[in-house]
Amino acid sequence: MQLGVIGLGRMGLIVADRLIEGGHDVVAYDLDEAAVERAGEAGATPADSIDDLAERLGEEKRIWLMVPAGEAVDATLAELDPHLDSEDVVVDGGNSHFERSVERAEATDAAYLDCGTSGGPASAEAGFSLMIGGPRWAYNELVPAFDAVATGPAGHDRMGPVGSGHYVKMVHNGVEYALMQAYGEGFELLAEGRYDLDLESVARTWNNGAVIRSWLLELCEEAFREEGTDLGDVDDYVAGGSTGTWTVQEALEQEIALPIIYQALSERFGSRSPEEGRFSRRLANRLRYGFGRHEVARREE
Ligand SMILES: NC(=O)C1=CN([C@@H]2O[C@H](COP(=O)(O)OP(=O)(O)OC[C@H]3O[C@@H](n4cnc5c(N)ncnc54)[C@H](O)[C@@H]3O)[C@@H](O)[C@H]2O)C=CC1
Ligand SMILES: O=C(CO)[C@H](O)[C@H](O)COP(=O)(O)O
Repeated sequence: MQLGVIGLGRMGLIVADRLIEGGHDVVAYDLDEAAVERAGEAGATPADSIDDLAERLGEEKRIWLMVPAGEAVDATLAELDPHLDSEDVVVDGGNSHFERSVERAEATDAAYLDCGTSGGPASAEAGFSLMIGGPRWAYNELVPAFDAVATGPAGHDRMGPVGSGHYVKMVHNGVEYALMQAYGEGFELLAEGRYDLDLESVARTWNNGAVIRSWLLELCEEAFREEGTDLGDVDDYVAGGSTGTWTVQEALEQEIALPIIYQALSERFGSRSPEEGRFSRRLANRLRYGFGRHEVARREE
């Protein structure tokens, strides 16, 4: 299948790579020329504008957006719009708010698939988990592409109508915040508590058969191995927060109690106050690099 990929950063380049490895033809575009060049080296056909990308795709366009959520998605869709009709399919693989995805689907002539993507850049080799919303025919049409970008056929599914893919991903991120907070608190007690422990060894032991083993716990093990058992100069500043905020806002609207996710979100905001030194926040800061390659805030010497 021929696909256009727009946005070739940490995630989009992996999408393009995996599509190419899966035998698909990729036409690639990014505002950043160096990113387009990297995609070209990986076997994609470089495009120098969105018009160029659309012309190279011909009839029945399949286009995967992997740009930052918000204005970049709207700007890209505005430029794509004159080229799109009801035979075309647009996938938004970023962390867009689900309500914005519903509005965008209504505003375009193309079939719109909102695709929550989990796994982060660290899952380049294994593939992603994809949570997809939108018209069934468009999902079915793109199954070979989803097979290639996900871990395989079991790594993606249609969640329901448009909006549901990003809704499920939003809740996923709320759970991610809570799990990071729980691991952070446990390791903080171990770090500050009564025994002198090697936390990499604790994480490795837990990862081998313990009830609480998980990929995030493997990333804790990696963080202690690479930074040291005291996390070295990793600061207690945790960035991000938008997807967790949306999860809590939705819970308030639906009158569903999510105390643990709310606490994890407020811990994250609390990390930005002048008070310093929480081990749990330092581990959360380092874990966001582990899965998302988000920059690690480090303490000044
Ligand atoms: N990094 C992660 O762990 C994950 C990120 N996501 C989501 O995937 C999306 C992309 O994230 P990343 O790849 O991490 O971001 P990134 O910042 O690494 O890459 C974004 C790319 O989009 C390009 N871009 C920005 N505006 C553009 C425009 N108008 N037209 C064409 N290209 C444009 C940038 O030049 C950049 O190369 C975001 O919505 C993010 O929230 C989803 C799951 C995991
Ligand atoms: O979606 C992701 C992981 O699943 C991204 O890494 C996202 O950036 C995480 O959310 P936040 O930036 O709020 O920490």
